[in-house]
Amino acid sequence: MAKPVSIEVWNPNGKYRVVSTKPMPGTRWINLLIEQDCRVEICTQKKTILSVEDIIALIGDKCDGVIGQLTEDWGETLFAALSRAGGKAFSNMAVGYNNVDVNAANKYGIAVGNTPGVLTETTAELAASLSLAAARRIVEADEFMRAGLYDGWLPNLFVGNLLKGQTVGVIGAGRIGSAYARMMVEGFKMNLIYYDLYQATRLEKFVTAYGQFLKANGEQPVTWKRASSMDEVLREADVISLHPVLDKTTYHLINKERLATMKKEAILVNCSRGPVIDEVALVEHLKQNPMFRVGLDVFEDEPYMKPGLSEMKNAIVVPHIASASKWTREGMATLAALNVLGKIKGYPIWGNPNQVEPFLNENAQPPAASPSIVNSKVCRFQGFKLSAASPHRA
Ligand SMILES: NC(=O)c1ccc[n+]([C@@H]2O[C@H](COP(=O)([O-])OP(=O)(O)OC[C@H]3O[C@@H](n4cnc5c(N)ncnc54)[C@H](O)[C@@H]3O)[C@@H](O)[C@H]2O)c1
Ligand SMILES: O=C(O)[C@H](O)CO
Repeated sequence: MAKPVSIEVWNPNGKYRVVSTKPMPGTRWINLLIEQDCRVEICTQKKTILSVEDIIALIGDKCDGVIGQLTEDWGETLFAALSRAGGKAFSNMAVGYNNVDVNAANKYGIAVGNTPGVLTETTAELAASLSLAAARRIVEADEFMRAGLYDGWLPNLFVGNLLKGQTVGVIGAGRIGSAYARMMVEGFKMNLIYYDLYQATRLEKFVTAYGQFLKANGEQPVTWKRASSMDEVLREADVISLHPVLDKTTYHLINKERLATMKKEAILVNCSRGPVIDEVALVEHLKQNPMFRVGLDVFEDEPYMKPGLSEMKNAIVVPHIASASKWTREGMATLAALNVLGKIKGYPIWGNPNQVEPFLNENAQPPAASPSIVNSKVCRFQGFKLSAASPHRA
């Protein structure tokens, strides 16, 4: 069994043992745990992706809760090990939890936490950045400049797409998809078409009100449309950004056939999860359609890219950094730690995981609650909800 070698220990005499599989930004999350009598162990091993065996060794014989990462495979084996060690809670330091087998956690009565809300705007901003970078060919132009190829202004040099007046398509208009849509509509005066299983009422109201404002000021109003199918979005939009959860319904949502229905000069952005796109089909499409551009934060087999992708000039690729702002990453660490702490202490679950701000206020004690537990209906919790549960519409 692989044994992690390097551990940092905080508050060695703490009553509850909480393990974090990675060092996480900031110290507030550590302090909050220590103040509540936790011994905090942080794995500092120089290995980016820990194996199941590594994590079993970290859990050891006695462990009350674990904070883990989206790169880890939290299934039957790990939840059984955590349960044997007396564990009650696991939290991903991520909003997405497709790496977690929630049914296995339910079987062992282990609460599963995630970190919604705190990364909404940060992730949407990266999606907007990729959209802009692809539209205006910023990465290609930067490489050209650094290669010393610029020898003067030319009418045809790196001509790209104007976003104003074009249509932005959003697939998955939840928290992040809606935040991205607002940025593109308000920032670039784009019209919106979106597809989601649910109606994004607040988003629709926002676009309507902004359109009225523009019209009142003598400008062309922006418009919105809720598409009845994803294919409608793919056919009509000039820039399409993917923001659904990854599950069976969204695996390879973008495949060869669907790519073929998109405009030849469309821009596709993915800041959700890599497997939402069939990456092999995408590489082929990029080769056949040089004016089609993509901005990718996530990949089908991270950390790898499918063959050919890195050579494509019409692809911008960044290493899963969409949530990487200091405030957000520190907030994610705090929410993950409080999810685990809340379950250990028997606190209730916060009623509305879309409103996690009270947990993020550095100048006040956080509420005595777990901010976001995804299997709360199944796991038994003591106490009652602090605020009325509300649907997770953005
Ligand atoms: N790249 C990154 O670093 C990064 C950062 C944050 C989140 N994410 C990913 O983004 C996802 C979305 O996060 P969120 O906070 O907006 O979640 P959310 O739950 O608010 O939004 C997801 C939306 O997807 C919709 N959806 C589900 N299945 C669908 C389908 N088949 N077709 C269309 N829409 C569908 C849901 O109805 C929901 O509105 C996360 O699950 C995560 O995987 C990635
Ligand atoms: O799901 C998430 O939270 C991201 O992928 C990492 O921030």
